[in-house]
This record gives sequence, structure tokens and C-alpha cells, in this order.
Amino acid sequence: MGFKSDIEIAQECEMLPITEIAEKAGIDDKYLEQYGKYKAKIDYNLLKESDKKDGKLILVTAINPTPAGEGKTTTTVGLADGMQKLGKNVMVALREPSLGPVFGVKGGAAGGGYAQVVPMEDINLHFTGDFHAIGAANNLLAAMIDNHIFQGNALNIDPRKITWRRCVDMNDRQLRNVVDGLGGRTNGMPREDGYDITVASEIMAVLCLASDIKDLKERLSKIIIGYTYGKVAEQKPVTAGDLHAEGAMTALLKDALKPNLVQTLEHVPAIVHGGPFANIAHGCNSVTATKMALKLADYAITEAGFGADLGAEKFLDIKCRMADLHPNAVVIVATVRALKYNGGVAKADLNNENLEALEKGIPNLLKHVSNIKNVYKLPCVVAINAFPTDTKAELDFVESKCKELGVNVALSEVWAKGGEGGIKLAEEVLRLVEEPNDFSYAYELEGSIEDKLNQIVQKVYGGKRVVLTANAQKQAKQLEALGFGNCPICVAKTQYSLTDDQTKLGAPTDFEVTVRNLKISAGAGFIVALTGEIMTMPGLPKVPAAERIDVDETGKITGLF
Ligand SMILES: Nc1ncnc2c1ncn2[C@@H]1O[C@H](COP(=O)(O)OP(=O)(O)O)[C@@H](O)[C@H]1O
Ligand SMILES: O=COP(=O)(O)O
Ligand SMILES: [Mg+2]
Repeated sequence: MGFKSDIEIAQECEMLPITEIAEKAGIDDKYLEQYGKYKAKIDYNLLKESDKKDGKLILVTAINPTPAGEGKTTTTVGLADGMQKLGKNVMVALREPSLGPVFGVKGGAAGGGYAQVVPMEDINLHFTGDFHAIGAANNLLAAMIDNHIFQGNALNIDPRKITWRRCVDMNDRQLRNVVDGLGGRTNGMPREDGYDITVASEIMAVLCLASDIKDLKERLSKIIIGYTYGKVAEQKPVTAGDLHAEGAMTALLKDALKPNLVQTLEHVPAIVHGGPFANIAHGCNSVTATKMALKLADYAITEAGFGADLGAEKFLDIKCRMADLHPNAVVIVATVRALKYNGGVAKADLNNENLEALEKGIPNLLKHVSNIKNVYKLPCVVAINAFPTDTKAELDFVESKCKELGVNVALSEVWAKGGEGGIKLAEEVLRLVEEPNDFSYAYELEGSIEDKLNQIVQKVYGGKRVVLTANAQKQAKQLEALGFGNCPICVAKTQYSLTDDQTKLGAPTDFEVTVRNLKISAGAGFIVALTGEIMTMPGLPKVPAAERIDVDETGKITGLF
């Protein structure tokens, strides 16, 4: 259809110097640490030293997506640009992209079309080095664990019960399960090990929840890396603090702890920080980034990954609860292609008009709308993110169906038109944020781990119950005995389905969700529940996006999208 690519549009942008963006955001120079002309870090002491009243908090989530994603980041940016066109003081808070999807299937995470944050190549690649720092801290701890064992194992760590894994920010299935420490006595102790993608590391979660260096160090020290020898009842958790690793890890992370400042194509200030995925981790940008945007602007727009059953559930039940955040409105992004996908259309046929499949996919949208309105008791609007491949009949059908069903809806054309295409959505959001709301969690923290999982499965996913495997039942008992029973739960689940089976699309009911593993992220303060076949190290597709990326002699990158 001859559209400019995301990177072409981004590279055409005449960015403002980041000092001007900081000034526009009201960030005093003393809090700004420039990383070149168009990026900077913000000292989190700005939060401690500002007494400005917080602005309104808007969450952007979505229906269950196709593998390409439905435009939450794009809508977040375009909505902010639309609000700016209406004269509002607005900022966005986004996650940093991971190299996994950049070189894999989804591509970058800086938005798309005329609704992007820039400089998109920097943001999608090394940015300011935060993910490299997280990887180094994660792997320093891993090295110190194996070294402790090699040097005599004074803490009596059972190598078969080490729960800490190495990490790398790449989709590399080859590293999911490895045996290391080979080569004989002087080269370590042979054991089974494995790598997670950096965004699934607990260090990422800790960085996204920590408020300052002191809090970060305390959280890192609490990380449980494994258990000692002995029967379950006798096993003692071993922490990063037991290994005296927290100081060096904090040193590696001291700059990564500061949020990054960039700008949208229309120069709205954007704070981009932290990047956990929402299927295998908690899926939200850092608390500090969100709180800074709230402190600096009258409207802070943020996104949580994948569909509302994942990112929004964790944003609301984990992040908002831990950080005492109170959202004022929710935008649920829906697309014609994702509705058809949920209506059973194969990926290859998503560009063909199909009103019947659209209708079949609507129940997925209705389930997410019902969750936001009735479980979390928040006002919401469905943003139909218009794609160039959508036909007018399809767009009109979705909009009229929503109206017929009493669903608040606005067409969003921010990908094609930038802020101009987000004005209608912005006007509706500005109305919604003024409505009082009775924000509630899907579950209270008191109660057993199984009970909390049941409430998530029944209320948010629409299923019948959770089933814990024998291994998970044992782990639940151990975690409750260790005093972690009242932690919130971060469910690791496929993003394509409300169930734990990625082939079950639409809005299934009467299903069970099987939890195969429960692990405490004691530094982050939540329990991770692995369901179905979900893995914490994705793999590359048959034709990785990496094959289409290049750079010319002038250093100009092409193919990033
Ligand atoms: N309206 C649209 N038309 C065409 N492409 C779009 C549109 N919205 C988003 N995209 C593209 O879809 C992909 C996913 O968008 P993104 O905003 O990252 O979604 P999410 O944050 O939900 O994963 C990106 O490549 C983006 O450029
Ligand atoms: O964790 C996933 O995030 P996106 O849905 O923004 O890709
Ligand atoms: Mg996104």
C-alpha cells in the first residue's frame, strides 16, 4: 500500500533537544543527566522533592492480541499527542523494548506509524544500557552462586534446587536448558542450568518496583536463589544477601534505576523505563516512571503488555497495589485483525474482509470490557485502532456492534494521522477521568495461593478453576510455610488466549488453568505461577526480523520496525 515504514517516519522527525523536552515537562536541570542530544535520565529524587499534586492516570490495555500486537504502545503515544493537540499537559510512561522481539517476530516497541517515541533506533537497540546492566547483575549473581559451591559450599546449597537462572536479552531457545560447569575439577561443578530472556529476570521486576538505591539494595538482598539440602520441611531458602551479592549488583544497577526521558514524534515528553513482558513477567514499566509522569503532568498515560488478562491484571493487582496508584480510566485497544483472529481466522487470512468472523471475535472484547468495568470497577473506552487493511464495513461493524452492546467506543487513527487521529479518543478519555470510580482489586492478598489463583482464573479469565500439579502443590505449601502466602501472584500464561492454551481463542468458559510451577520472587514481592506450556526464554521464528535489519556506511539503520 506504499506506506512509509516506522523507521522512515521516525528518521524524518526533527526531534527537539532533550533539554527542551525536559523544560517542557518541568524537569529542573539538576535532575537531568543527558545521554547525548535526544536522551536523558531523570534523577528519581525529583519525586521526593516535588509536592505537586498528581495528575490523572490512564492505562492502555488491549484484547487478546495476534502475534504482531494490536497497538497499545501506538495508541498510548497517539492518545498523548491527541491530548496535547487539545492543549493538555500530558506525558507517557512506557516500557523499554527487548532485543528478543526486535530481532524476532514483533519488532520494536516504540509505537508505530505517526505515533512513535524517538529516537526509535536507540530506544529499540541499546537505549541507555539498562537491559545490559540488568543482565550483568543477574549473571553476576549466577556466577557467585556457582563460585560459592565451587569454593566449598558453606551455605549447603543443593545444586539441584537452585532456582536462579542466567539470562540474556535475546530469543535463544538453545539456552533454555543447558548443562554447565563441565571440563573437570578446576572448571566448576557440573549441573543443569538454563537462561531466561532478560525481561523475565527478577532483577527486571525489582528494578521496576524499587523506589531508590536503598530500596533496590534491600530487594536484591531478599532474592531467593535456591534452597539448602534436606527434606522440603528442612530446606532453608538461600538469598543473594547470604552470598553478599547485593552491593555489587546495586552498583551495576545504580544508573539503570533512573528512568529515561525521550519524546514522541510530536514532542510530548515520554518516560521509558523497565521492560518486563506481560506473559512471562508483570508487564509494566517502572513505578518510578509512572509516578514521575503523574507528578510532572496533568495526564499520565501508560500501557501494560499484551491483553487485559495479563498486563492490565498485573498492573492493577500488583503494580497499583504495591505503589498505591489509583487509575482514573482505561483504554482497551481492539483491532479488526485481532477480533477476526479471536473469531477463528488464520493469520494468513486476517487482511480479508470477514464480518462473520468479526462478530465471532466480539465476545473476547466484551469479556475484557466486563472485567475492567465490573471486576476492577474502572471507566473504560474501547479504542478501535484502525489499520490500513481494515475495510470501512469492518470498522463500521465493530463500532456499531459496540454501541449496540452499550460499549463505550472511539475510532483511533493515530497510526495514520498521529495526534490528529487521536482527538476523538482523547476527548472521551478526558471525560472518563473525571468520573469518580470505586477501583477494586480482583483478589485480596489474604488467603491461600490456590484461592488467589482461583479468583484470577474465575473473575479475569472466565474459567472454572485452577489446577495445581503435584509439584506446584508442594511448592505452594513450602511458600506458605516460609511466609510468602500473602504475596500477590504474577501469572505466566500465553498472551493469545484467556486460557492457558493458545489455541483456545475468543471467550471460552468452563475451563481449567493448570499451574505447573510456583516460584517466589522475594525481591519483587510476588509469586510467579507458570501455567500451560509458557516458557521464560522465547525462540526465534523461521524468518527472524533480524534478517531484514541492516546499517549503511553512514551508520543509518534500516529494517527496524
Ligand atoms: N493502526 C495501525 N496500522 C498499522 N500498523 C499498526 C497500527 N497500530 C500498530 N501497528 C503496528 O503493529 C505493531 C504492534 O504495535 P504496538 O503499538 O507495538 O502494539 P502493542 O504495544 O500492543 O504490542 C507495530 O509494528 C506497529 O507499528
Ligand atoms: O509484554 C508485552 O508487551 P506488548 O503487548 O506491548 O508487546
Ligand atoms: Mg507495547
